[in-house]
Parts: sequence; structure tokens; C-alpha cells
Amino acid sequence: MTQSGATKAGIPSGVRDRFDKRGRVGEGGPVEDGPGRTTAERRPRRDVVPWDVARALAHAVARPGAVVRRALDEADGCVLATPLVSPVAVPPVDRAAMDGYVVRGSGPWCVVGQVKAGTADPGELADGQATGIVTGAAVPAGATSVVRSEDAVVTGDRLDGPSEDGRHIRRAGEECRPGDQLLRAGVVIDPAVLGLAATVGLNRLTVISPPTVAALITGDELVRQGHSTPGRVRDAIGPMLPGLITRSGAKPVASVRHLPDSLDQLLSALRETEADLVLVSGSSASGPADHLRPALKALGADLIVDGVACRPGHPQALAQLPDGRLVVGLPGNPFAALVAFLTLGVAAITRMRGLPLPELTNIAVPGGIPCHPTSTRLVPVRLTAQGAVPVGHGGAAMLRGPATADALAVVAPGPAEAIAARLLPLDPGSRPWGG
Ligand SMILES: Nc1nc2c(c(=O)[nH]1)N[C@H]1C(S)=C(S)[C@@H](COP(=O)(O)OP(=O)(O)OC[C@H]3O[C@@H](n4cnc5c(N)ncnc54)[C@H](O)[C@@H]3O)O[C@H]1N2
Ligand code: MOO
Repeated sequence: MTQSGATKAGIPSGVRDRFDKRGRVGEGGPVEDGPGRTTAERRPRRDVVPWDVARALAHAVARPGAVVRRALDEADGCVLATPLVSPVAVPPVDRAAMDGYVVRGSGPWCVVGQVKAGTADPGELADGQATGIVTGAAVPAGATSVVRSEDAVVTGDRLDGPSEDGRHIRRAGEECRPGDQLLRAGVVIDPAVLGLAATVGLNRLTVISPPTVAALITGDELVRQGHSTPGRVRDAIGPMLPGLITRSGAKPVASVRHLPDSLDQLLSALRETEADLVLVSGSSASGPADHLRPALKALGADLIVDGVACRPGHPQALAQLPDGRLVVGLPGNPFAALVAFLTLGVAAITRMRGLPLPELTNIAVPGGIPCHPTSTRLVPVRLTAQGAVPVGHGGAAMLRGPATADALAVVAPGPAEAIAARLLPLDPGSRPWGG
């Protein structure tokens, strides 16, 4: 499946030019690699972009999914494509808000019967009459209030109790009237929205079809069971991705697929994987087993992001295949892979869901965090009343830091220490990512 309306290099006009003129930070240039030789002779220069530009590019190149009608039980997490308008009044008739007696006028009253929850026509009360009623039942015509059962004093057919005009009666249309707009287009559907849609009698909603995401994990050294040993590394990225994909509002297709370090196998997998976005881990650097960029070149992909000025996660990449599918390269170091998913993956998915890229909230860093001179740092932090505090264990190969943290502090490049940062949620489903 491909995203609707995606085109090759579908970056809105001006976005790429704007970034080319001001955004590139020029990492990956010639590096001394022995006497008289530089890596630039063997390795093409990477046009690394700043972290914010990478997010903006991923959001800009992605295309919102098709507008579809979805049954309520399949719409949770989707985004409304049209406003939610109530076709009916809620409640449709005046209803009792308490169990007790519905009365007309002031007491005492004469009890003349009982209205049940399912009574379609409760009739009419004359002045001075009352009838038993349950919460939610339609009140008889002429009713002025409900006396709660705990306040009612009943002697034979005589009822005494407090009453006040309108008390404990939910009036017809008090929640909404026919034609009222209840929610705007662009709202993320959550359980309360589903309940509201059912309340107003809807069975289906008009939504933006959420993107499908597939994951390819590469690495000859990876094992899926047991622990790491010399020459063997336990896959830590595969177990993270399904939850990240689901939490970001996308739909995982099939299970995570493991591939050896083989250009041919990566090429076949990229050709045959039917998903709007394909994640590829462990092939993003420039070693002999890192086949992502050669594979993308062979497939005629447009390399939109070729490295990001951030730590960890700088070899991450974003490309668009000629059929419109997007590919995100996740670096093999597990925390770097997580950062890349939260950077490029979530930004692309957010647009595919039909949502704007949210602003990240600012937070104080009371103890300071050392800046990187040219790269944005993503630092696992705990949130306290005073601000963000690093939890440690934030190296590219470690997940102990992010697993303990509440969020990542986004520390802008700079010469010294940051005393403020922005917050990137580790759970891409939580606000502000949730929309
Ligand atoms: N010459 C350069 N070398 C490297 C660069 C670079 O820019 N130039 N970048 C370094 C950084 S930073 C990272 S991150 C890695 C990214 O490398 P790859 O994406 O090609 O991944 P690998 O080389 O296969 O693996 C790196 C590291 O991570 C371990 N790994 C891989 N997959 C998994 C997994 N699913 N679960 C757990 N661990 C995994 C792998 O065993 C390696 O230890 O490149 C640097 N090198
Ligand atoms: O940037 Mo790598 O992605 O640090 O480990």
C-alpha cells in the first residue's frame, strides 16, 4: 500500500531550497584517515541537516492518508477528516437525572404510577400528580422536577419531598441540538470521541486512513533470544518498534522482519514490503555491511535526509522511493535507533495521519547540560518540579537511560552549558505528539 497522493521528491516547493540555503551544517566532510589520504576520497560527503530541519523535512515530504469511512471500533487513534456534527438532539427528550419520583407542581403529590427506563411514551402528569421514575427514563409531559428517592416520603399514595422547578431533569437538547458541530476536523479520535459519536447515533466516522509501517532489522550478528556473547548481539531494536509504531498512531504491517547484511536481500525486501513507511535498522553508517544507501540508490530513491546533526542518531536517513513509499534508516546503536524513530519516523507519521508537527514545550534544566558545539543532543531526563534532570546512561548504544527517563531533553548546539531545553516525549502517543 502506498500513501495517497505521494510523489517522488514530493517536498513542497521552497522547503528543500530553504533548507539547502540555510539548513545544512556540512558534517561528514573530509576526515584525516592516514597519511596523505582523506575519507572524502572513498566516502561521499553527507549533507547533514540540523535536527529541527530533519523533522520539518520528514513532515513536509509525507502525505496525509486517504479519507475513509471507519466503523467506530476501528477508528480509535485516527484523525477526523471532517467535523463531527450531531444529526440529533441529545438527549432527544427530557429525561430524569435521578431515581425517585417525577412530579408536577408543588407537593404533596398523588403517586399515580411508575415510568420504566424503556417506557417510550410516559404520558402526561396533571398538577399535583407524581409517578415513580428511574434515571434516564423519559419524563411525562408537564413534569416540573424529580424528587430523589432518598428525599421522598411516601405514605400510601401520598408523596412529600423537596422540589424546585427543573431540578434533576435533563432537558432535551441540553448537550447538543441537530446540526451542532461537536468536534473540528483534525481531532485525534480517542475513547471519549468514540463514545460521543455513539451518543449522537453515528456508526461510522470520516477519518484519515492511518499509515502502515513495516520494519526491517538488519545485522548478521543479531540474535532474537538469549544474551549477547562475543560475536553475537541480542536484537534490542525489534522489540521496541511495534510499540513505537502503534503509539505514534500508525499501523504495524506484519511482524518485524530480520535480514542478514546482504544488499540483495535488502533490495528484495524494500521492493516487496507493502507499507507507507519502511524502517530499516542497522545499515545506516558507511561500513562494508551498511547497505541502505546503496540499496536506495539502486532503487532510484530520492535521499531527502542523509544524516542529522544530532547525538545520538546522526547517521539516520530519510528517502522516498519512486512509488512514494518513505524509508527511514535507523542507526544500529539502539538508543540512536530510538532517537531516529522519534525524529524522522514520528514526524513523517504525524503528517501521514493528517496532523501538524507540534511545537515542543520548553523546560528549565536547573543543573545544566553540556551542549555539543554543532549537534543537537537528545538527553534522557527525569521531570521534576524544578525542571529536567539527566538520568545518565544516555550513550548511543544504551537503553538504560531512556528506559528510566520521562522524556528526552532536546539540547540545542552551543558553546557551553544549556540551562533550558525542549522536551521530546519518549512515548510518541503522549501530548504534544498526540495532537
Ligand atoms: N565510519 C563511520 N562509522 C560509523 C559512523 C560514521 O558516521 N562513520 N557512525 C557511527 C554511529 S553514530 C552509529 S549509530 C553506527 C550506525 O551503524 P549502522 O546503522 O550501520 O549499524 P551497525 O553498524 O550494524 O551497528 C552499530 C552497532 O549497533 C549494534 N546493533 C545493530 N543493530 C542492533 C539491534 N537490532 N539491536 C542491538 N544492537 C544492534 C551493532 O551490533 C553495532 O554494535 O555506526 C557508527 N559507525
Ligand atoms: O549517532 Mo550514533 O547514531 O551515536 O550512535
